[in-house]
Amino acid sequence: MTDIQRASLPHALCGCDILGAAKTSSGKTLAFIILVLEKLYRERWGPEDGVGSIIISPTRELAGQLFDVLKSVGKHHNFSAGLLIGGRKDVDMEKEHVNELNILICTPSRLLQHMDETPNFDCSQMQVLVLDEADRILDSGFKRELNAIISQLPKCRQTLLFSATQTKSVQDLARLSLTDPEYLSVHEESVTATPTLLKQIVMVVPLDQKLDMLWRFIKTHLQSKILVFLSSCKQSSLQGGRLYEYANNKLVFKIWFLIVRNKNKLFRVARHSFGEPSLRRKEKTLRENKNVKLTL
Ligand SMILES: Nc1ncnc2c1ncn2[C@@H]1O[C@H](COP(=O)(O)OP(=O)(O)OP(=O)(O)O)[C@@H](O)[C@H]1O
Repeated sequence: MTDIQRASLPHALCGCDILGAAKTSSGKTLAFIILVLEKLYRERWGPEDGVGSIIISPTRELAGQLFDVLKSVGKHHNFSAGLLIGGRKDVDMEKEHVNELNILICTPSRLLQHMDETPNFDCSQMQVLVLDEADRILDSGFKRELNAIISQLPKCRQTLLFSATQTKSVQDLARLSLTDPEYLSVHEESVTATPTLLKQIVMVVPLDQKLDMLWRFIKTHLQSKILVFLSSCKQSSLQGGRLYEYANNKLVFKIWFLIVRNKNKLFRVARHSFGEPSLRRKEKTLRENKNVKLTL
């Protein structure tokens, strides 16, 4: 077990509310997925019991990854689970079946859409609420959705919050009606929230030389896959296009751009095609790049 799993599972299995903080890639996902499965299993949750747990994730892509873990870890259980995220056209079919699902993994907006629109959508028996990347969900961007969601959930429930940074904001905790929560911060002494094996280098470069420097860096790391983070879509199109010209003119190698927008949306943009790609394409891009060596 990882540190966060060892620290959180005993408390969580006893029914405590948890505020868990641990570095990225420290095994938080498995910590709450195991708890959800175990809790519902102990309660002998069955198909007729409806929604037993809701796991909220700030983005569609992260929700999709959680769903994959749930499918893999929970394959020997009989629970039904659904991925409720925006960007899909089958919302009417979702509405027909959502009440039959035991575990929902969702983004805040899609969950709220079901709460508002799906006839007889019933979470009144829900046992466990999980907020993954809780710091982002508690952020003001999701305030309206989260308040509306919480107001429709049963007060008597177990609530688990997991993120890379700990929240102790009284306001946040009051909004979620946590009961005497356990604060678990397994990497409190760490200087950064990223894994120690991740090598991080900063280069301070005059503005007018930044693109040349990036280009030289790319050329000297041809064996690596490289993610380039830029501040906005506009910047991504501009600088990405310029780099693409460099690559094309010199015919050095094939280049694609992975552009992160709003810090949480990852998608690939081909030259001359800077429109928003479909969710399926974004998911495919993420899957394709899951296990490659990346240079950031
Ligand atoms: N107990 C374990 N033993 C071995 N590997 C594990 C264990 N728990 C999780 N892992 C693996 O560690 C990797 C990172 O786990 P996970 O994605 O759950 O981390 P995380 O803390 O949720 O990351 P993030 O902050 O990015 O959401 C995954 O590949 C997962 O399969």
